[in-house]
This record gives sequence, structure tokens and C-alpha cells, in this order.
Amino acid sequence: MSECCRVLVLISGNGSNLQAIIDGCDDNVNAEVVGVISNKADAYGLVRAHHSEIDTSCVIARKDESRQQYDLRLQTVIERYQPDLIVLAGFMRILSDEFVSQYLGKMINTHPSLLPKYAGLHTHQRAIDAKDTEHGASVHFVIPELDAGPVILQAKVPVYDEDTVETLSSRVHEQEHAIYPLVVKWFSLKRLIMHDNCAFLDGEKIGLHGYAPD
Ligand SMILES: Nc1nc2c(c(=O)[nH]1)N[C@@H](CN(C=O)c1ccc(C(=O)N[C@@H](CCC(=O)O)C(=O)O)cc1)CN2
Ligand SMILES: NCC(=O)N[C@@H]1O[C@H](COP(=O)([O-])[O-])[C@@H](O)[C@H]1O
Repeated sequence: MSECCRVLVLISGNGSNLQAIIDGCDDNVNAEVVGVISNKADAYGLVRAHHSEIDTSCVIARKDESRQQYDLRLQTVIERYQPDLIVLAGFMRILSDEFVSQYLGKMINTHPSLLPKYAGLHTHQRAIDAKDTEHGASVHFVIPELDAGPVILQAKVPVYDEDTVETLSSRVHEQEHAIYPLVVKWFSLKRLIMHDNCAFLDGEKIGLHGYAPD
């Protein structure tokens, strides 16, 4: 079996996607979560990592620190883990252009909307306010432009009239927990790459709305 894919997960909160990725890195997947980095000391995802005996680090923003200064500290910690893949899983900081440019093609994110709809924050409330009938999640490569990287895989969920942010986000979470580990598996098997700002799976260019099996 080829070298195991070293996966580093960045979080800010609960870590349910982290948990899905930990659970997905079983014996059949050539990947291992080698570390978890949080920008919040109280992130429950750190507890999840401890339970799985995964090394953790915290990089907490300092007052009057520029985005670039924070990212330099973050980069120093990241390099200790020598990751093959960096997974943003609810990591709630916008990363500087210089930082992201160093990890093009090896950094992915899960975003709680059907990109390119609703880049940014508060996506569930925006979908409810717009009376959308469908919503979902997008796993994409990370580029400097926020939530604009090539989409790899999307999952759709229905939106009901009686939905609240809580009920809708829960439905989206369920789908994220299914698709994110699959994308990590594809990357670990070297089936998934980014080239010229496009995502490719098994050599086939992935469309704007992610991989769609025939
Ligand atoms: N350069 C990039 N950085 C990040 C990307 C990206 O695509 N390019 N993805 C985001 C993840 N994300 C949505 O999926 C996201 C995270 C955070 C924010 C944001 O506005 N953060 C604020 C602080 C918000 C808070 O503390 O609650 C900020 O950083 O000023 C938007 C989208 C990760 N980074
Ligand atoms: N814009 C970034 C963003 O909103 N990301 C979202 O944060 C949640 C983290 O949940 P988790 O901590 O339980 O994995 C996920 O739903 C993810 O899509």
C-alpha cells in the first residue's frame, strides 16, 4: 500500500465533520488524521481528537495581530505535522492570500451551501429568508477568494416551510458527514487533484456543481 495520506484538520467548534473524517479513516482508507488545530481553546472538536488519541494544537488569535501575522503562526504549527492534506472543518477564519497560495491543491473546505450560492456566513438563515426549496453543502478546494475554489462534491437537502436554522443545519450536517470523508478518501488515493483552478477526479474535470456520477 502506498504511503499513508497525512490529514491535518482545522476546526473552530463542535467538530462533527472532524469526527466523520476520523471515523472515515478506517483500515480501508489510506489516510490518517495526524493532528487537529483549533483557533478556539474551547472547541469541542479538541475533545473528539483527544478521545481518538490525535495530537492537538491551538493557535489563538492575539489582540492587534494582523491576519498575516496570525497566519504565519498558524503555518509554523501546520508544518510540524507535515500534512499531505489540510481539511478545514468549520474553521471560522478567513485565511490570507499568501497563506492559501502555499497550499493550493492540498487544502479543502466544507461550506454549508450549494456554492456558488451563499458564500460567506449565515448560509442557512439566508436560504430560509430567500424561501429556497433546496439547500446543501459543498466540498471545495480552498483558494484565496473566499468560498470560490473549485467545487469537488455537493449534497442537496430539501428546505421545508417550518425549517429553522437548527433543523436545516442539522439536515445539512448529515450530508456533510457523508460527503466529506469520501472526498478525503479520493484525495488519499490520489484520484482527486486541482489543476489550473479546476478539480479533477480520475483525470476527468469536475463540473461547476461538483462531481455528478453518470
Ligand atoms: N482564503 C480563504 N479562507 C477561507 C476559506 C476560503 O475559501 N478562502 N474558506 C473558509 C471557510 N468559511 C466558509 O466555508 C468561512 C469561514 C469564516 C468566514 C468569516 O467571515 N470569518 C470572519 C470571522 C467570523 C467569526 O469569527 O465568526 C473573519 O475571519 O474575519 C467566512 C467563511 C475558511 N477560510
Ligand atoms: N463558512 C464556514 C462554515 O460555516 N462551515 C460550517 O461550519 C460547520 C462546522 O460544524 P462542525 O464543527 O460540527 O464540523 C459545518 O456545517 C461547516 O459547513
